[in-house]
Amino acid sequence: MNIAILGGGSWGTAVARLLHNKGHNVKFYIRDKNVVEDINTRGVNSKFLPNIDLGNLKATSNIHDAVKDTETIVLGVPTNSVRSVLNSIKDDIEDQIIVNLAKGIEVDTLERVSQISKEILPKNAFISLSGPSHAEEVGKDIPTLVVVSSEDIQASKKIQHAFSTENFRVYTNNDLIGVEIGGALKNIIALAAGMSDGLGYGDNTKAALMTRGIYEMSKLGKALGADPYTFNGLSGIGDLIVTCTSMHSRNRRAGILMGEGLSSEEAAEKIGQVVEGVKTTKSAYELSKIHNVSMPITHKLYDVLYNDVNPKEAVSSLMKREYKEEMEEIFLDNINL
Ligand SMILES: NC(=O)c1ccc[n+]([C@@H]2O[C@H](COP(=O)([O-])OP(=O)(O)OC[C@H]3O[C@@H](n4cnc5c(N)ncnc54)[C@H](O)[C@@H]3O)[C@@H](O)[C@H]2O)c1
Ligand SMILES: O=P(O)(O)OC[C@H](O)CO
Repeated sequence: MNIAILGGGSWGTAVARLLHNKGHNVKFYIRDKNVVEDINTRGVNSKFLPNIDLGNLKATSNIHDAVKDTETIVLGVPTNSVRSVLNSIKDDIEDQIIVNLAKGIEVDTLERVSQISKEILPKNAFISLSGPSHAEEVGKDIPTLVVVSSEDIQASKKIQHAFSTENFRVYTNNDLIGVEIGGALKNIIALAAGMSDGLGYGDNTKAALMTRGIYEMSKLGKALGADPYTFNGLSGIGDLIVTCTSMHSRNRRAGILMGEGLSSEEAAEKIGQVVEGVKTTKSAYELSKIHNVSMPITHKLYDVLYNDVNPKEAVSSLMKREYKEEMEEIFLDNINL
């Protein structure tokens, strides 16, 4: 298959390597010319995926050349760059399948990436690829399971077969909203879990954040039209576990730095890569207000990120909330198990 990958950060690079090694004809667009040169002359992306041999994979800084004569276009840029990238290639597009790797909710519009794609490229099939998949491990061919989702089931199956390898197993799931929301919201909880680690709290605290976090994620997902059961899967609890516990996670690491006293700007600067959870916290906060969904962890994290509330105070005020039942009846009544 002729496949364009747009975006040469860590995940775009790991996926480009995977597809290239599988034998696809990969056209790899990277905006930063130094990274293009690094890959083309030294076979490595030292800035975003160091110590991973990319073999004879080649990159280009010309996005139009990359997209030309392809059947599939993979979006490897952060969520809030997707709109500008799609607009820049709109006139080059034919009937390619669009595969999105980004996990977030656009902060200015509160749209999922599938909604952005539908606005700009209404005729192209859209796939979301999500699940527990750190680039650093996929780059070493460590066994990994992910899920693809689309309104176009045939397109999902095509991408499942095209992307699967003996170390990268791709499932399909027809709940596009659930898969997108799961991938986006787990970054919020990972930031909070990292903050808990940075504050010196323990495993109990993190388990609590993850458990109550997946509940919040499922509630907002359901309000947006997702099947709550999707949050039991790879793009829900699976991605939540890996992101809250792995030191590969940029969101968790940024949270640790904030728990240790850095501001979100200082933490993001130190990480040097996209920390999707910062903007997604704002998006989810706004969506929860629109849909009247109680999301205490998200709201407290929003206060830390945007209202200068101290992380320790945020945890303390979560602990002092009114006593409650574990599950809201409205959620249990409607859950589709
Ligand atoms: N890193 C991972 O392990 C991983 C795994 C799964 C999903 N994701 C998701 O993939 C997305 C990308 O993550 P990443 O870790 O690769 O990020 P990154 O920070 O490593 O890289 C982002 C890349 O996008 C480029 N970019 C940004 N805006 C651009 C634009 N307008 N035009 C062209 N290039 C642009 C940057 O220059 C950079 O090369 C995020 O949404 C992330 O949540 C990451
Ligand atoms: O490094 P993070 O926190 O952006 O997480 C990367 C992936 O989403 C993990 O599946």
